[in-house]
Amino acid sequence: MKSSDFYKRAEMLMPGGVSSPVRAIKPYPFYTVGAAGAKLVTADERELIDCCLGFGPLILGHAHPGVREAIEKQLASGWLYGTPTPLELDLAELIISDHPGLEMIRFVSSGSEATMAAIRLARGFSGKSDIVKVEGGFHGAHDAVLVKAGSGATTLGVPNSAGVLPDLVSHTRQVPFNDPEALEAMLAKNDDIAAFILEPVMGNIGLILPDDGYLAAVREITAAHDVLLIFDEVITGYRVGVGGAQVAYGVSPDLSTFGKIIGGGLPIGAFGGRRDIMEMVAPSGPVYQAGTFSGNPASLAAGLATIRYLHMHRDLYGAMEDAARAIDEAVSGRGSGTFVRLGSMFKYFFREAPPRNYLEVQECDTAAFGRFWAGMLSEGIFLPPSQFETNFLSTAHAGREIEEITAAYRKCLSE
Ligand SMILES: N[C@H](C=O)CCC(=O)O
Repeated sequence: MKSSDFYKRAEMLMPGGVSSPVRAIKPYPFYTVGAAGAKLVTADERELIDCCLGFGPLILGHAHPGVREAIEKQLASGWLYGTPTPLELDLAELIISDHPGLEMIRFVSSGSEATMAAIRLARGFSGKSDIVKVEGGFHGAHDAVLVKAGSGATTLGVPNSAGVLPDLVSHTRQVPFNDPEALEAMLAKNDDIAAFILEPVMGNIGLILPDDGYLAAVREITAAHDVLLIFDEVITGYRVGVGGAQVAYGVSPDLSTFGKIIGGGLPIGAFGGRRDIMEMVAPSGPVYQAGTFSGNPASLAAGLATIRYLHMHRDLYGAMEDAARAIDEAVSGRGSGTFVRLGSMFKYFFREAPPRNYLEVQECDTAAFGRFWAGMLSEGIFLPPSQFETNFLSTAHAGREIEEITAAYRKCLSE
């Protein structure tokens, strides 16, 4: 069976034929039947270099032997207990020790769950109702944050989802990224704001870097107004380095959310932060949060193996950054757009200058992106299928893969 045959079946079974909207590649998505290292194998017997990497979690590449061994070892002892496990202590200690300012953590099953709980916690702790998010920021698919949401929501033209009650989202306010004055003005005129939530590096709307001093300014402004600062590090956690963006930029939030890499490619999420805030979470406190699969042993084992490996091979961050720089240099001067990168994250925008916020990223030529993306796929490179997602490299992307990616970029941008 080929991808087109699978898709015919899928269309009848699932909305848009997919399990998550951003996968709905036109005219039909390719179906993956296997993966190893930097490559995916499709049902159409193609090998593709993967720069999507499950939308970020697979920093060590597909089927990494150390991670696989850890998962297999865990599976042999069972994969769901409904009780605490020693594994969660090991992962909690590791994540806490890597993030100054993080004193307690709670594991959940996805990044969406993590941000949903962090927002509820901020409201419960502060007794205030509203939250502020960044326009185009994506914090998962729950009601409070599906307004001007990036990722698939913007890609598919539904940044404000139907079905989300206007009453509820009237408590979600928005400011542009990289605009500390707008945040200051927002917090100055509203005294009912519990938290400001943002991705310190925007990774769900392409890749938008914080201006110099922006995150420090945000820290200062939120503290001055007694508003909690939540860093959504679901993408950046262990991606921009051990300790994520908060260590890279030297700014400590009150609460952080994690997902993706901390589960080594299996479903996971976590939120954590200051002890006095976290102690408000049930059963220590009155903010309820729960989940059958929270702290799933297989995910914890995969996450631990991944993070321990990254600890032992910190030089790999430099190697991935060098690889992204090589692509950047090769692309330079080709096409009319602009290349943005940070560590192992990179993006080519079909816009002359790097976008600094949601408004600017929407000026990109998405039709040109679509042609470019299809060209890259025919060259054997799988990029996330949206101008509004970030590309990733893994430690498995070696010289040969980088050469192929660069050659494909050069060709497709020239065309
Ligand atoms: N950008 C999203 C998550 O980070 C992409 C994943 C999805 O929507 O399926």
